[in-house]
Amino acid sequence: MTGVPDAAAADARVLDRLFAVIRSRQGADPATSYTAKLFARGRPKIAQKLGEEAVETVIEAMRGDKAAIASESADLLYHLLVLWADAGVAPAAVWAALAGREGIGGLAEKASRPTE
Ligand SMILES: N=c1c2ncn([C@@H]3O[C@H](COP(=O)(O)OP(=O)(O)OP(=O)(O)O)[C@@H](O)[C@H]3O)c2ncn1[C@@H]1O[C@H](COP(=O)(O)O)[C@@H](O)[C@H]1O
Repeated sequence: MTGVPDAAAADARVLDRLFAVIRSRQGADPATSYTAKLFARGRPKIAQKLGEEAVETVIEAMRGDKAAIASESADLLYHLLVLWADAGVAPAAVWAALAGREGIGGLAEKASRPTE
């Protein structure tokens, strides 16, 4: 999916709006909605699509095409949100996890993990 209607006005709040639309598609007619079709096909299909979009994002990253990276990243985020909805995970839980890590360096966090 390509195109940003008003890129200057767009911000990360689009993720919450998108999640609301995705939730509204749960139980909807798969013939009229790609999202409803994904839900109908189940979590294995949703997970497969997420993996494919991740690989496509990586491929574009290696090519270095910024517009293509942005487009594939949008596909990736959309499918990630579908997975969250299917798994019953609210975006707020992810935002909280990220907020809880603010100010904690990745190396320090890794060092604080219990050793296996
Ligand atoms: N953001 C997206 C979005 N990003 C990607 N896609 C779809 O994801 C699919 C990915 O393309 P692929 O070729 O990989 O998949 P495919 O071949 O169609 O599927 P498979 O055969 O692999 O199962 C395309 O059909 C895209 O249109 C999206 N579909 C929907 N949305 C959003 O979800 C909203 C609701 O969509 P519907 O549920 O379709 O009404 C839309 O208004 C958008 O805001």
